[in-house]
Amino acid sequence: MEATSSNFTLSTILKTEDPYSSLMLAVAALVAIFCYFWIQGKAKSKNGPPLPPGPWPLPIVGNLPFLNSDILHTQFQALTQKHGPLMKIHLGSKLAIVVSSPEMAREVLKTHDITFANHDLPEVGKINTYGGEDILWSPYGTHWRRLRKLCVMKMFTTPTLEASYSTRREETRQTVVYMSEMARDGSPVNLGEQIFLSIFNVVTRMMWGATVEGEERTSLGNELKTLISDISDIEGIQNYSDFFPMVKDDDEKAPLSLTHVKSLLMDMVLGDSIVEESHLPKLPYLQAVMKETLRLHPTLPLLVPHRNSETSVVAGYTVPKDSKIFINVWAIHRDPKHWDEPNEFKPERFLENSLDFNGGDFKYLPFGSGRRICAAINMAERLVLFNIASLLHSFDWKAPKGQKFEVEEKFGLVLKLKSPLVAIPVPRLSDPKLYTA
Ligand code: HEM
Repeated sequence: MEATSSNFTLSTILKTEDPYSSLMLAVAALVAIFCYFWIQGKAKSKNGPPLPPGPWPLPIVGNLPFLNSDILHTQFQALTQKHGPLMKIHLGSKLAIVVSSPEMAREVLKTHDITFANHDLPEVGKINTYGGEDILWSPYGTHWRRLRKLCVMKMFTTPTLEASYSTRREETRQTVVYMSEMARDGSPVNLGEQIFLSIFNVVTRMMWGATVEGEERTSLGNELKTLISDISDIEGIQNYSDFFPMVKDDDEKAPLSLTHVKSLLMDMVLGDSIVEESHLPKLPYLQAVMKETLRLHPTLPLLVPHRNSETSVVAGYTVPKDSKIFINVWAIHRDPKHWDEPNEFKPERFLENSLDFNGGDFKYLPFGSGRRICAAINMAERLVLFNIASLLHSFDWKAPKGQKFEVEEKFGLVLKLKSPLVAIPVPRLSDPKLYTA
């Protein structure tokens, strides 16, 4: 009986044509919604400053229905224009804070560094990493410190990296050999896939080396020996300055044009050698290209989301304990207050400034900053530059017929190209021996 009577009451109200009842219903609904958010807001900023501003959430689902996971970084950037560089977003019941300026990033990653030093472990992370026991997902504390020390003091130190050069060299040579086989038939190559494979092989080989304690020294020693002998072999080939006087002498008998000299030098300097990692410091423009690429397209556009271990006040706003913190590096890297022509690809800007990958300047954070900064910056830099330098030196690249190169992005924890980079390699060195392992 009761159910019938309440159904009757509800349907009667909903169907009523009485304007006063409709108005009352609308007002009651508004009051209920207001109370819901007032109570929620009170609960979260109890005894403290307010929560950061942000878009108005729906009950239960929050802002989730309005977020597009394919373009989250750009969507956050657009919302920031309205709500400011410290913005709250409701992901269902979870509160997220989006940080979008160098000043706010400094507050979170430097001023309050220990509080914000956890990574926010998603459920899938727990499954993939035996419950979040790995370095990436371990909470800030003793276990994480132990793992981090292993990385920073053992695996990725300059001497270890120098010692394992032959591994990187072998893998890069394998990649060049593979590309030259593809070039023979004019076949296109998925560059992202191949570079990933090469880097993956290097990393796994290095990891294995680093865990075999007893044999580690011997194997690393052997590698170093190979490295030194490789370098001296190459230096023998590369001593191009010896050729300069000869050109001068010949000049008097049969004049050589500047183009002849240049092409001869190209053959001597570039054509008859391969790229070695020791050449990388002499390629400042390539370094600038890497920096500019990571500015416009940072690999982790929102870093790995952080989580604060206690409630704190940032820039006058309360950030409740266990919020998910997105540092929108993608937006920071395109902030017109800090970058001229921020959307233009201009590697030259990095020849003129002294920005590096170490996260000391909060307008440029491709590897993060502070305690959770990437543990392998040195190695990542070497791997990327060595691969790119080798592939550019060994081949010209052309687009498959009817295709264009595009840089449109697809958002994920790791930013990807929407369409893979596929290109046809065309060998550019005259000596076929330079395409062997
Ligand atoms: C261009 C290549 C790379 C970029 C741009 C990059 C960038 C990053 C970023 C942004 C973070 C998170 C920082 C934060 O959340 O605050 C990170 C963490 C990390 N990266 Fe890299 N990374 C690269 C390559 C590598 C490689 C090759 C390795 C190792 C083989 C590596 C190992 C790590 C580790 C272990 C962490 C977690 C550190 C921690 O939680 O304490 N990264 N990286």
